Amino acid sequence: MEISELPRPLVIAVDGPSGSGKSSVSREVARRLGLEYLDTGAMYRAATWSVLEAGVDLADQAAVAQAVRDLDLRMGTDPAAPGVHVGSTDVAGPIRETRISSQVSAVATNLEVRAELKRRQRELIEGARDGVRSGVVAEGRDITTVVAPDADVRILLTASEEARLARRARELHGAAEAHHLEATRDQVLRRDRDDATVSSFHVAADGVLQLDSSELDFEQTVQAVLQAIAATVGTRQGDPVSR
Ligand SMILES: Nc1ncnc2c1ncn2[C@@H]1O[C@H](COP(=O)(O)OP(=O)(O)OP(=O)(O)O)[C@@H](O)[C@H]1O
Ligand SMILES: Nc1ccn([C@H]2C[C@H](O)[C@@H](COP(=O)(O)O)O2)c(=O)n1
Repeated sequence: MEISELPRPLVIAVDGPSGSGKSSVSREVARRLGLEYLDTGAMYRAATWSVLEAGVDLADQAAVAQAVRDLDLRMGTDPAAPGVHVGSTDVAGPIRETRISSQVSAVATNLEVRAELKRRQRELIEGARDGVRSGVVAEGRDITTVVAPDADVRILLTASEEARLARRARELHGAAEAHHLEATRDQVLRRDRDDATVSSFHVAADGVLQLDSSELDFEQTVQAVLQAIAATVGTRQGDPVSR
């Protein structure tokens, strides 16, 4: 089945550990398929930014959860410009700062926060399914397992720790020498350990396709995801997958 022939609506769920490439690859796949794009990690980052701005103690789980329930969060789902706003503030840049990356897991492991953001994520996914683009690529840690287990295609995108550290180091520091890797270790490997206490994103659940991008470059990874989507949907439609 040709990529351009994929039936709609189409919901694609992509999970994976930090630095596996799920955000950048999912966004490019959404762009090429003409689908919406939902970065659920950005929602947790925006929640963390807002709670810190409000001076809420992250250890006060009840206060954090109430602040997130009250959160005025607007997610842009256009893969060409996926904005993130808290109230009238554009937080797309601030939520990527190391201070957020180093504290987001404290918010993301709050189960009441997860319940609230899962509810919003499901609303956004259903809205995209019924929207003009008739579908979405939603990525994060628990999309294939909790948020959208009935997605048309579910993919776990993984990569070796070495590859993930190097990618994040190049992204943040422009190089992947030993001291760059060491500076990145906390926000990649420690964060994964914390995040894995509330989500499973290292081993594919039943029905989830696992793709390892360790030896693939960015374009090869995008192509692998597109082919997996075509193969999955084509199989369901009974059509052979065209190369
Ligand atoms: N297959 C690949 N080969 C080389 N670089 C890649 C590959 N996939 C993604 N990248 C790059 O690695 C960096 C991290 O990618 P990305 O932010 O998409 O990862 P992520 O899994 O979403 O991480 P996090 O969950 O921490 O946000 C980016 O600079 C991206 O361009
Ligand atoms: N569905 C999700 C998405 C993200 N998180 C947590 C895990 C990360 O530490 C943090 C930021 O995500 P990223 O921008 O790195 O993809 O949010 C989660 O628990 N569930």
